[in-house]
Amino acid sequence: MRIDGQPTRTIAPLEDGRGVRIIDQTLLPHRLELRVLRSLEDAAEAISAMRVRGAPLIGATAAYGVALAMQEDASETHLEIACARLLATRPTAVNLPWALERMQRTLAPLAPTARREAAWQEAAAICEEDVALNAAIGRHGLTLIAALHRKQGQPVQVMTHCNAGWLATVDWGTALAPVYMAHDAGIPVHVWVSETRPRNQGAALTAWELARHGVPHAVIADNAAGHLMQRGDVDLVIVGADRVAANGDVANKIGTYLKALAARDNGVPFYVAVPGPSIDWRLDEGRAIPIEVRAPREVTHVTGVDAEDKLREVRLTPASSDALNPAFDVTPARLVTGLITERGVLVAQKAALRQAYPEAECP
Ligand SMILES: CSC[C@H]1O[C@H](OP(=O)(O)O)[C@H](O)[C@@H]1O
Repeated sequence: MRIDGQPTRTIAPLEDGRGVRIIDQTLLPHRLELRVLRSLEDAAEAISAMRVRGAPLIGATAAYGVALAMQEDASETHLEIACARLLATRPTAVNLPWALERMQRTLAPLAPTARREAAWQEAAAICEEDVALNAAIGRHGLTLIAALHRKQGQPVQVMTHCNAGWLATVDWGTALAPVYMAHDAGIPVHVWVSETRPRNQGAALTAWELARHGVPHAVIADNAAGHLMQRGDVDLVIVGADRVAANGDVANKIGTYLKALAARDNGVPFYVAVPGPSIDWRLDEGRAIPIEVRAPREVTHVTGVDAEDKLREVRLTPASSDALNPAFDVTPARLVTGLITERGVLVAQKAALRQAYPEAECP
């Protein structure tokens, strides 16, 4: 997407071919700072610390992490060490193991002297494919928004959760790709941006993206979502996914399940935007999806800027209070109106998924 008119991606190789540039998303929306990754450890830390986040971007960063590792040591042992290190960073997004397995399939058969260049090429290919997949999701999702606009003739009110925009991918985003395409096509859209406690990816990242692209939006407390749906202020919900099981169950940021329940109770269509690499064909249903539990401090504290625009962290809770911080939940397929994929809008059922992805290797 564009930042101040400049086409920008969330991740890109440096021209010297020995590093990777990312946007440090932990500083948005208050600071736009680029960060250079020059080692396997730099890439692993960037994923763990959520400087990069979002299932497709986690996969892309891990792929470049393997390329950085091959610069250090192109032995098969180090390839295995690198993949294990990166796999251990975050457990829920299936794009991470998907990307690492693809890098290993590509590199393991090669002579060590060929691995470095091949790794950079494969990581770049993963990124280019992600951009194309998300653009296709955007086109398919655009048909839904355009149909709603034709039917009602008013701005289409889209609610989203967390950040599944271009910051969560290499470019375009998944849940927000249809929104950007509708906006660029002149279809009036308005986005209800759910703040998404505790990491606030909605308030901090989605709001920043939409503002930079000029898309009308309003940030809401997560707890306001059901109220807006009851009042008829939401035409559809579109969220992202970190892992979709073979039966259509969806693991996504914590709070997604509650929005799906409210949407079902109010007759609001609930769509999940998901590219093929985010589908886990090895899991029959969502309850087997590993749910990341992050540090309690993410719940008990929050970071923002003070009146002098200085970044500060403040504690929200009594110092003696503990906190539990599950980072994802699973929305059962029965609550999903449709999966917006690069191959079309699919019913969230195993048969429909298998028909759309006949090449998928299911156990
Ligand atoms: C397009 S994947 C976006 C997905 O990833 C986010 O999680 P996190 O920010 O913790 O990586 C969230 O679940 C989004 O829906």
